[in-house]
Amino acid sequence: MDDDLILNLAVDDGRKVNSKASVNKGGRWTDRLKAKRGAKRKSRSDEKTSAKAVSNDDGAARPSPAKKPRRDPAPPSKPDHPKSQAARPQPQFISSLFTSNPRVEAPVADHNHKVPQQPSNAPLDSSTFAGLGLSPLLVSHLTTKMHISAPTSIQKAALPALLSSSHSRDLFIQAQTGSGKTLSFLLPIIQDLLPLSSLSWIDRSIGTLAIIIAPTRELAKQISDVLEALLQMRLRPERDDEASSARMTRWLVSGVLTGGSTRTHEKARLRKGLPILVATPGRLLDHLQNTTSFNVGKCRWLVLDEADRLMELGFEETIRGIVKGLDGRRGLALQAFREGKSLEAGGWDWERRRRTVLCSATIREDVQKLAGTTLLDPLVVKPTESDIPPEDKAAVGLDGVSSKATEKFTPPSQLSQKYVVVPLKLRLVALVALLRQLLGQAQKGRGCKIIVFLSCTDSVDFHWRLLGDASMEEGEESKSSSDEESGDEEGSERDVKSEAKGSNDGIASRSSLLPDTSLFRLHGSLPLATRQATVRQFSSSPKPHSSTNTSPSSPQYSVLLCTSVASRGLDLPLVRAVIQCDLPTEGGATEYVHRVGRTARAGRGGEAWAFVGPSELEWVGWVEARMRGEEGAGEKEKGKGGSKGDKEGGEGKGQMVGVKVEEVLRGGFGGKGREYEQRATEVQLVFERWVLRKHENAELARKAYLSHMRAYATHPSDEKHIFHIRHLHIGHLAKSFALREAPTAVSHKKGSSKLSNAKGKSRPSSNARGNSTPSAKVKTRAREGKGDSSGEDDDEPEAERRMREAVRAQGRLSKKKGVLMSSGVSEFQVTAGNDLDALVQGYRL
Ligand SMILES: Nc1ncnc2c1ncn2[C@@H]1O[C@H](COP(=O)(O)OP(=O)(O)OP(=O)(O)O)[C@@H](O)[C@H]1O
Repeated sequence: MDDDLILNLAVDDGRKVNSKASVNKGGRWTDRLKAKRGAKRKSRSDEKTSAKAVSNDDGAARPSPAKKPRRDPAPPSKPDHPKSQAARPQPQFISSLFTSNPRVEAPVADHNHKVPQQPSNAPLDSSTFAGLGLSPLLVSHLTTKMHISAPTSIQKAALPALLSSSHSRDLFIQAQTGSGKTLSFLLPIIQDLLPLSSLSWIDRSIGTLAIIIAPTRELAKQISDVLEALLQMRLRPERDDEASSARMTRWLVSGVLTGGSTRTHEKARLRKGLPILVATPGRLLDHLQNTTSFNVGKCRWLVLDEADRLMELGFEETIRGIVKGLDGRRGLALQAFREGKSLEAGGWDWERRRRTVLCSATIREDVQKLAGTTLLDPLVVKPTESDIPPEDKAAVGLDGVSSKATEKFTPPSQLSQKYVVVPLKLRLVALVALLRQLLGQAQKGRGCKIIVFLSCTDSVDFHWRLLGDASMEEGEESKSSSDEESGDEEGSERDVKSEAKGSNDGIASRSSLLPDTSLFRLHGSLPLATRQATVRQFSSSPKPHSSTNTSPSSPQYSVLLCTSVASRGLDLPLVRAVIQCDLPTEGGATEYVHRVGRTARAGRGGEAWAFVGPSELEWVGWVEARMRGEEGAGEKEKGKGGSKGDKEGGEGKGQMVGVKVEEVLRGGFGGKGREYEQRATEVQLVFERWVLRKHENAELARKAYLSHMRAYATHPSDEKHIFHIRHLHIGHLAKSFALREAPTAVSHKKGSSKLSNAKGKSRPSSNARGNSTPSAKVKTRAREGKGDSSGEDDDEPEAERRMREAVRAQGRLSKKKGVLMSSGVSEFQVTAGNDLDALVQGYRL
């Protein structure tokens, strides 16, 4: 553990502390915590008193976690904080983090497990780009400018097929995440177009010769960046005679069409000519249908990148429309040529057909369907692990593969996959602990990036605000972007007091719990400019410290909190770990593998962590089996958290290793024995106080909690045996959103978020993309501070009332039938969750 980063949690400096020290505001929070413990040791009677009264603002020693729920008589509210008066909550129950958690079979640490040394997506020593037929110009530019010297396995398999001029079959490229698929199609396109530079009449007005379709704007931008990097190279022949000295890519202008700028602006660029175009499907179809100056009749290449994602996002029809539009325009151009109306000086090979390349990480049924409608007699190219002759390199007809295609989709073999069974109450502190542990292990000066996946946009917003704003400095909040946005005058004062936590531009914030770290967030509800700035800043940061650069304003580490919007295709450099705090609600094992694929790219190492709820343990065996491509995966895995049998010989085949939650907490909070419990409790209390401090904070927490429930309810039916809302202990879940209220109290709260609209017809608000649909956006009441308490009951949405009734009814049911759920033990456990599920989803009972 890096003590500097981990705040010396485990170090006992033996300093004498007294009760005065316990209220000392200076120093590190862990020191103060130790001081408190010292004070406790000194006076047993004081300790007992303080243990009974868990005061939030007296700075007194925090007792060890109690066995019973405690009543907090004095929730924090600073007299100088007018807003806190409005948000002053009723007396709250504070339940201990470490009691009443369900007993689950803890994962057995497998210390013999070793992650394979040989990465599956690394550049191959045994092969060269030149040997695959890449032009010496491109080889030399790749090596000298992009520092890419050897092909990856998929490049080795795809390049010969795509570079060959003897045949022009369409291609289906299937490969692991981070294996270099982008260069697999960009290099052949450039190599194909370069010789056109010798045509005397060539310039960008030739129109669009290659189109690459990407499912999202971020991906389109990313592909365009790689393309730009290739085209900016000095692509000149070695001979330095006059005829060949022109820069060969001068006319090869690339552009992006994603709807980011106005149609008029895009039309103007298309009129000038964009020989290589990267686009999102909707905007491309729009221009094909409406922009007459879009000269695409000579298009030679069409690439569909991330085809599985294109299908998931419902672009099938759009792509059909694009193919039809391209065919139509080609027909018109050919007709014009035959009628002598074409202005080209000649030399164009009209006989040559357009080649289509489809890239996907999986060969799922819907992807095969897309392949069936867009590809003609395709080759399926997959990477090969061993060096076998090119003719045998898994290049087979699509039919040969499709009939046996399973959902097998493996993460890179060098990826270390871990899971932790986290009791719901501990989720928040376990996340903080794991982040601290991973950041603490990062090598100094080398930076470290971590991606955390959460279930929905509201949860991302909540965690981002909470971590950026809550501070271990008692009574203080770090200056966060929320301060800046709300014009909170106290923000600047706090910024001076506290060493730093502040945020800069609304894109990144800082947390006192995660020193030297920038916190980012990404989800589909953020404005495009914010999303782009976030991806840019997260990619470019952290800037490793040099001896001259030790400014606290340039953090070394970065954490990105996001929804599934960041799971596909994004190539964010040097991501050390991916944490799935919430498992994917859509896309199953495939989505899991895409998410973990944000790390361990191009042969680098990486860690993937999954938080598994006590009632979700079966998921481990389920996802492992699917990663192995086993038919009927799941059934035989019931009740397993990854069997021993799986682990033996399962290296690199989607095997996950269990880690105990206690290890995570100890690793993050340090201390001897079970000291981590006290520290975790302290952190949890700080979060809970933050929620109580302002109405906006409480509102964020409730919204996140409710949206999380809705997102959870969207798990598909074939996963319901693992992820069912009835398995959730909703009181414990509330705790993981730093809420002290029981769920029914949440729905009672004035100004609280609602589970569904008044008619009870809203659909789940968050899908796996993490985008809240407008119809299901959590509705809030904005009556706080106006003294309007009238009509609370009249106003109460029916669905909410029904939910309370359902909870009560199921409570009665539970008593009657004596049914006990696997995940819960106390008063808010819902035993037969169909009704609640229906409510959460907005259906009538
Ligand atoms: N031959 C190579 N040698 C070293 N690095 C490479 C090579 N080819 C690609 N890379 C790098 O590997 C990373 C991943 O490449 P790319 O984004 O194309 O992967 P991908 O297969 O499309 O992954 P995903 O399916 O997750 O989108 C990029 O940073 C890229 O620069």
